[in-house]
Amino acid sequence: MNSAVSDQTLPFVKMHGLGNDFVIVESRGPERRVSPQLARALGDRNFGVGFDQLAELRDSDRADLRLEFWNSDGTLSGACGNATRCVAAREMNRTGQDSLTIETAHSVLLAVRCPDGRVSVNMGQPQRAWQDIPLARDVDTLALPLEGHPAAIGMGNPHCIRVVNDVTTVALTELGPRIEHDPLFPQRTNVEFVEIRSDGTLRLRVWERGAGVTLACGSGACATAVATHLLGLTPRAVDIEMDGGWLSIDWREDGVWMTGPTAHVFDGTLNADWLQAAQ
Ligand SMILES: N[C@@H](CCC[C@H](N)C(=O)O)C(=O)O
Repeated sequence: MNSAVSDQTLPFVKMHGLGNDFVIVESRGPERRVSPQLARALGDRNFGVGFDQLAELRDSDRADLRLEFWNSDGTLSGACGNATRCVAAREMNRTGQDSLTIETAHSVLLAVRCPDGRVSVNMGQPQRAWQDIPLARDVDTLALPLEGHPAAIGMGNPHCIRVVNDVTTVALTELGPRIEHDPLFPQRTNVEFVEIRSDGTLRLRVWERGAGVTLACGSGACATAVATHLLGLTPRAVDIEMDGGWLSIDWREDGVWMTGPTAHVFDGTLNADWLQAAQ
C-alpha cells in the first residue's frame, strides 16, 4: 500500500433501468474523472461497485449536458439508452425541467418526463448503411452472411439482431461472444435474439458488447424494433419484454423514441485508498 494516500474521494450514484445497472459519475468542470482502468475497476462486481455501464456527465456547448458511456470492460460506447433515461430522470428531478437535451457521441438526444413517471428518450435515427453501423464490408444489412441471416442496425452503437422462434432456447453465453467478435463487426457488436409473439409484442434477450448478458438494453431494443419493422414483421411502434421488464419503442419521423422506467438505488462515495489502488 502506498504511504502517500491521496485524500481525493469520488461521489457516485447507482441507478438501473429494468435491471440494466449503472454507476453515474459527475465529470462536469475542468477535471475528467473516468479512465478505462477506473471503469474496469469500478465495474468489477467483487472488487469494485459493479455495473453494466458507467455514465460520465460532461459539460456540453450543444445540449444541457454531455454523456460518455463506459462498458464494464473499460471500452467506450456511443449510446446507452437505459443509462440515458436514468441520467435524464435524475437531472430533471434535480432541476425541475420536464425535458432535457443530452449530447452523446451519436447525436443530441431529447429526454422527456412522462405523466406516469417513466422517461422517454428520442434516440435519434437508426444507422442503416454498412459503413455507419459499422460493418467491415458491403453486405445486405437485413440478411447478413452469418448463421440465421441476422440484421445489423446502428443506434450510435452496433447491433446484430436475429429473429428466432423461442428466445429461451438460445445459447446466449455461447453465441453472444462468438457474434460480438465476428470480423464482420470492426468495432465488435451488441447481439440481440428476438421472438415475435402472437399478440404483437416482442421478447428480447441481449448479449451486450463489453458487458455480456444484461437484463435489458435500450439501444438494443431500439435497433430490434427498427430491424423487425424493416423486415415487415412489426409496425413502427412495439412493446418489447426483456428479462428485466418492458420498454415501449416508437420509430417516428423524428427518430426512435424509447420509453421506460428508471430507479435510483443509492448514492455512494469511493474512498481515496480504493481510488489510488484502482488507477
Ligand atoms: N445497455 C446499453 C448499451 C450499452 C452499450 C453497449 N454495451 C455497447 O457497447 O454498445 C443500452 O441500454 O443501450
